[in-house]
Amino acid sequence: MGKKNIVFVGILASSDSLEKLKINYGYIAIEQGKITKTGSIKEFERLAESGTFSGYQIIKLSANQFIIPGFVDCHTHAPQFPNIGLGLDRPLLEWLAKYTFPLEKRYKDTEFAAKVYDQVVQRLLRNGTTTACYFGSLHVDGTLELVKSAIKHHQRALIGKVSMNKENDAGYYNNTKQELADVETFVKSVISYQNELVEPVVTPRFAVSCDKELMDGLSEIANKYNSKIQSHISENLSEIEYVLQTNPDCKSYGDVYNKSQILNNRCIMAHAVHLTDEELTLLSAKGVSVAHCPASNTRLKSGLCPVRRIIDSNITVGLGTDVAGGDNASILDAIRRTMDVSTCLEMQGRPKYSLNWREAFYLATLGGAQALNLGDRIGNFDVGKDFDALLVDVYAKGSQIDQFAGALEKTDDEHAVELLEKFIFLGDDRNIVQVYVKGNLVKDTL
Ligand SMILES: O=c1[nH]c(=O)c2nc[nH]c2[nH]1
Ligand SMILES: [Zn+2]
Repeated sequence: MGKKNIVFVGILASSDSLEKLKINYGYIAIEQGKITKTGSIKEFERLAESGTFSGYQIIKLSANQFIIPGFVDCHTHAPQFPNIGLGLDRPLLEWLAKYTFPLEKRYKDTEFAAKVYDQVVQRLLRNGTTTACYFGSLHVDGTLELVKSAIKHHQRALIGKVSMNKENDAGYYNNTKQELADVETFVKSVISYQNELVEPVVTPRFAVSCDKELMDGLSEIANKYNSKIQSHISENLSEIEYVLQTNPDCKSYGDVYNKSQILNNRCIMAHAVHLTDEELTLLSAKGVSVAHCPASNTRLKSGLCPVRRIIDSNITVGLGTDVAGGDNASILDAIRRTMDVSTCLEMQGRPKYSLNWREAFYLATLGGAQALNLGDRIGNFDVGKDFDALLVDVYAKGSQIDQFAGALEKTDDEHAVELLEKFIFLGDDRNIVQVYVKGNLVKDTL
């Protein structure tokens, strides 16, 4: 593991925007983890001849390999990973009470936490998730184990200690005063690590679990430390009904958060499945981002999130796996489910709601980076950004993707687009043969 100066030569693919996917044959040079130059193959040859890259490791990609930006998971629950694929037979509030809170309670045990989190971080890196925005559990020390794992394995991570102060059957909540003190301790501890890849996120679980006093206090802490803030909004109809019943002075779910000053351009809200036009206008005006989590929305039967409508409301959107409501920890899966859910909406009569693979790829990379306010640092291959990237081999050993001899002849450009397209629809972690975070090689099966 180390930050060598590297040049990759071959196919590079990244997004400039929702509409603009860039795929070209060329080179990308990385110094001290940052992208310093990119250009055509001809330019590479000229610079190489003049000695510009002496001392660099030069990696020439094969015809079936390419480089893409690392995936960004804008929303996942690290402590819920032992439940992945289990207990998806109940709607949200029952699922939380029956399966989720009892499991999360166990993270008081820091030894258990350390073991699970080390596996979670490594699993996500293997899947190509170079940046993850995590919910931890209620526990300061348990969640600090997640921070330590991210630092140890060089993952870029936004990590929140979950806040809850409303009573529940599992006894999984805190009193307000203690909770606010714990959150401040957590935020300060993460900052004290002075790690360039990891930052704390203030994390009120959702308005079902937090009262106004707690959310007001959390908003103050987020402002004091200029930290991000994450929560859930409008995922499930019973949840919305409960939130409106318990906050009779508020006209909408969004209004509950707005009254506690939680909505701002450092705020990431998961789900947003059932927002009204008025709430979409509010989130857009406040600069709130949305983490779209299609897997859990389907598994918990919460609803089909109209992601096109959210994007068209000028809200920045990234993708989330939302384990363990979501049953898959790969952003490739989130890309596919984004296409499927949006296509179902279109087939149900919402014109133009379907997102194609290029758009979903943007949400998984640059869109996610922008949703986490990291768009100036990661998400594509602009010079000056950190090199968070995946080296993909479409026909890697053991891959699901078969190569068919004698298939139609393609131009180089057609071949490059089709490689990415095949990977998006059929690929998995076996195709991701190298993973880099800020120039650090964190997975290598090349
Ligand atoms: O999908 C979800 N997973 C959770 O853990 C959660 N908590 C509140 N709301 C939630 N939704
Ligand atoms: Zn969630």
